[in-house]
Amino acid sequence: MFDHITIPENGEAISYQNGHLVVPNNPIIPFIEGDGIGIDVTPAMLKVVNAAVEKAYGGDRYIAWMEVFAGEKSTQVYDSETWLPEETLAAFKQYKVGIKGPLTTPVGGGMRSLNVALRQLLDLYVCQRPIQWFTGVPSPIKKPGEVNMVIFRENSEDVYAGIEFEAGTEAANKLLRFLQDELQVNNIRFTQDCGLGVKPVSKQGTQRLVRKAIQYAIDNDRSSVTIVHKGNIMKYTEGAFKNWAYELAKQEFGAQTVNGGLWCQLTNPKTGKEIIIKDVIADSMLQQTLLRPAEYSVIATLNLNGDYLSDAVSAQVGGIGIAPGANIGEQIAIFEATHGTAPKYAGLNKVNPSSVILSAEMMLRHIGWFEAADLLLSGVSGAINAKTVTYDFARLMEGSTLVSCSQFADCIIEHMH
Ligand SMILES: NC(=O)C1=CN([C@@H]2O[C@H](COP(=O)(O)OP(=O)(O)OC[C@H]3O[C@@H](n4cnc5c(N)ncnc54)[C@H](OP(=O)(O)O)[C@@H]3O)[C@@H](O)[C@H]2O)C=CC1
Ligand SMILES: O=C(O)CCC(=O)C(=O)O
Ligand SMILES: [Mg+2]
Repeated sequence: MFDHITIPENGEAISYQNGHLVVPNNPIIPFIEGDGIGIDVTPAMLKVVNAAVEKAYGGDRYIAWMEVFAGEKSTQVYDSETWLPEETLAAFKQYKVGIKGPLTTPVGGGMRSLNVALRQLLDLYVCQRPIQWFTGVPSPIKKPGEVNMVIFRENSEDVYAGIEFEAGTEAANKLLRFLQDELQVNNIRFTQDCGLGVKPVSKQGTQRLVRKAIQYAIDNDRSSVTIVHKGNIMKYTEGAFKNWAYELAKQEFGAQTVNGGLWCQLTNPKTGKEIIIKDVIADSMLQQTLLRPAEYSVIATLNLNGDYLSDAVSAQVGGIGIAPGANIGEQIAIFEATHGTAPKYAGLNKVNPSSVILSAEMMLRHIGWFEAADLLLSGVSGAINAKTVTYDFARLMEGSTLVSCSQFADCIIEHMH
């Protein structure tokens, strides 16, 4: 059925029925190894997940991994022009749950991001990035234990949609003329060499993201949802995001305005506790998360803000080497590391594999394999507590033992209890 993807004979497809995933004991899970350090972290992740599943279910359950291709490896397996084969997209559509390593995006020219393309083509509109501190991880802040945020980043709109026109091209000039002649825009400073980007933000796109963020707060007994935006400057995109978010909280979740202001609160139907819905302007939020992290729990924000914020907050809990993520749509989810391909470390068996391993932990919970997910978490905590860590933690952790990427995976497995 596929040209270059081998379907494992010992596995069955996950399906989606009546609004729920139906997961067999031997699910086929597609994975993309990834460029750069993908070659280091992805095998480490596969080994750790297999060990956790084996330990949790003693052979009654296992994952039938199925490699699918994107990025540089795809150009070797298919042909030099094929970066994201149709059959890779078809596999994610068919098998519903997947995981990926990082993929390279050249700066300033060449192809657009394959990572963003996957999210857009499969409409994985939620980018969920939980950021939590593991005891013992070196941090630049005094109380990293106060950092416990889950970022819901809108994943399909904003400047990330890639509607851009290069300076000097016919398209850019045409759009400039339209802006000036038809819309009377007269504050573009250097029209002769001006690139243009369009930032689409819709009510539908905003509200489907915010709905997931509020529902997450309800399901996980979280105290607040903070809408992060730059609406003072970008009124009809980021400002509208804020307004549509509050509107949704009130209309769909029955939130009531508090203190006569914009903020509102709703009663969690599962716990009876109050959940505050508030908003903070994006630049201020970057200092808030450093100075008062305990006041922030669930965060709902636009695509670019979420990209910046997730790396910045990750730095407080040890860096992007340990921060996991997931791209989630109505039926399909692809779990992925927060970091990129870190090319200078590629193939050195050096980097921290925790980001993609903890992304796999999210994936195990997503398919309902909680016992394996818990084992995986205990393994990561145990390895860090034993101070057997990769270079990124070792350089900040006194008395630690430096281990390689693959050795760290083995340490995680040793500490799974
Ligand atoms: N989702 C994805 O696939 C993403 C892809 N990218 C792409 O990756 C490429 C490189 O991007 P770049 O901006 O350099 O960002 P990277 O995330 O690849 O690397 C930046 C730095 O972060 C640290 N780092 C990253 N991963 C790890 C890890 N696993 N363990 C320890 N430290 C880590 C390293 O810091 P130090 O030097 O201090 O050791 C590294 O130099 C670009 O093409 C970019 O577009 C970027 C982000 C996400
Ligand atoms: O796709 C890319 O190259 C970068 C994406 C990114 O930084 C992210 O999703 O966090
Ligand atoms: Mg990023």
